[in-house]
Parts: sequence; structure tokens; C-alpha cells
Amino acid sequence: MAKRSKNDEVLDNLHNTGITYILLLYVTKKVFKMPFKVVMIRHGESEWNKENKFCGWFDASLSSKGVQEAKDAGIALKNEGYQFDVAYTSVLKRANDTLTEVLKALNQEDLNTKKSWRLNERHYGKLTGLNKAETAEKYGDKQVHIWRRSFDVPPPEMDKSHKYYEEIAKNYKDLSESDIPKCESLKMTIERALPYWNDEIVPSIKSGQKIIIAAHGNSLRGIVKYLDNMSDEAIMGLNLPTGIPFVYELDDDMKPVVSMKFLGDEETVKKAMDAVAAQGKSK
Ligand SMILES: O=C(O)[C@H](O)COP(=O)(O)O
Repeated sequence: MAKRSKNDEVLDNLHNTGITYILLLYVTKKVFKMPFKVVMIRHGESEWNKENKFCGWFDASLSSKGVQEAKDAGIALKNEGYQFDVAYTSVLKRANDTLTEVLKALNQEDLNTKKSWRLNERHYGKLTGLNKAETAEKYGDKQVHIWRRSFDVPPPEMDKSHKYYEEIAKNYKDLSESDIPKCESLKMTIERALPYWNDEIVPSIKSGQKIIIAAHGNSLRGIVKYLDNMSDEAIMGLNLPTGIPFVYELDDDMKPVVSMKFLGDEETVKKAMDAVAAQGKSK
């Protein structure tokens, strides 16, 4: 066999070194890959939260407390050094205005912001506008808990004669009649939110963009249930507080490495969650 020239040996070494380098890079990237951080926030207290009314797709404003919660959330995010590349929110002003206050605190008022009805709060149907505690007195705490927190039991439907039907429908002229819900269970909310998560938000995350989602108690409960693969029973126990940001850290497959890490002390968050749960109890 012909003796290998010095030149051949050098080329072989280069080739092997190159392969070693690529393999090392791959392993390093895999092992030390920083997870993707996603910030989520439920809107600040709305005027209808304050009056303890079922809100859903009714376009309630933030209360003054809700505006302050949003401002505080922005300061908390700023203190943690957060900056975003894009924001996602619903088409309801309580979420949009929360995002505005957060971005003001971050000096990012001009941030690229995408709005979709698919991030709206769950549609509360015929319960829209009713006081939650009074509804619990009328139908029982258990029934209201099921309507608020179960996975697949929707509230009663809102028909066209409902007091708030026109006020809500006028905001969705661009949607097909079949897209506008008459009521939604959490399952139905997830079914219309997930396509947006998978088709719009995930590509943005995977492209390395830092994102914030400003949405609602139940549209976020739906996303969280999906991300953490929570059982239908477990999700019944989750109440998201208004205006306190929480962080997910996701791997390349969008599986949580860190789940629902709130930017607030544990006691404050727990108290706020319990307060949300208590809204549905008869006095
Ligand atoms: O739509 C509403 O009434 C609230 O924003 C969420 O209500 P819930 O906490 O009773 O589900």
C-alpha cells in the first residue's frame, strides 16, 4: 500500500479535529442550552372584578387598583432586568391596558404587539354580568365552582336576547358567526387558544425572541394546563392572581424546565390566588 504523504496525514488530522469540534459544539449546545423564558401576566383588576361580576368577553376597563397592579408589575419586571422583543395580548382592553402600563415601566411603549381574540378570557355565556357571590347563593357554591374552574363544563349559553350580546358581538364583526362563542368551558377556551400558541407564539419563542403574554385568568389557565400537562382535576385548583407576572422556562420542545415562577413573594401570591377563588363563594 502506498506510503501516506505528510500532506495526507495533516489533512486527516484536520478532518478528525473538525469532526471532534462539531461534536463538542453539538454536545455543549445540547447540555448547556439556555431554556427559552416566557413571561405571562393576567390583567390587573378590572372594574367587573371589583364588582365581582362574571366578565368573559365583556370589554371591562381596569379599575384604578388594576392600573396600579399593572404599573407595579412593570416595575417588578424592570427590576429583574426584563426587556422584550414582542408582546401578545387579547383584544380586550383590560389586558391591552395592563400591557401598556408594563411596557411604559420598561420604556418599551413602542414594542411590537400582536392582539388576538384567541387570547381572550373564556366567554362566560349567560352568566356575563351576574354577580358571582349572588350566583353562588342562587345556584350553590359547588355549581359556581364547576362553572368557573371545571375543565369541560361550560356555563349556560348567551343568546341574542342577552343584555350584553350586542355590546359584545359588535366588537367581532370580522369573525365568522361560528367563531363567536355563546359560552365556553376551559376545554373550549384551550381549543381556540392553542392554535395561536402553536402557530404564532411558539415560532416566535423558538426564533429566540423574548416574549410577554398579557391575557386573562382562564386563557392563561388553559395555556398553563397544556404546558404542564395538568390533569382535569388539578386545573380546578388553579386560580391566577391579577397583575402578578409569572415566568415559564421552556426547552427546545417547549416543555417546562421551570413552571409558573411568580415575580412576587409567595405569601402575597397565595393570598391573591385565594382571593380569586373566594370570589365565587356565597356570602
Ligand atoms: O371573566 C371574568 O369574570 C374574570 O376575569 C375571570 O373570572 P373567574 O376567575 O371567575 O374565572
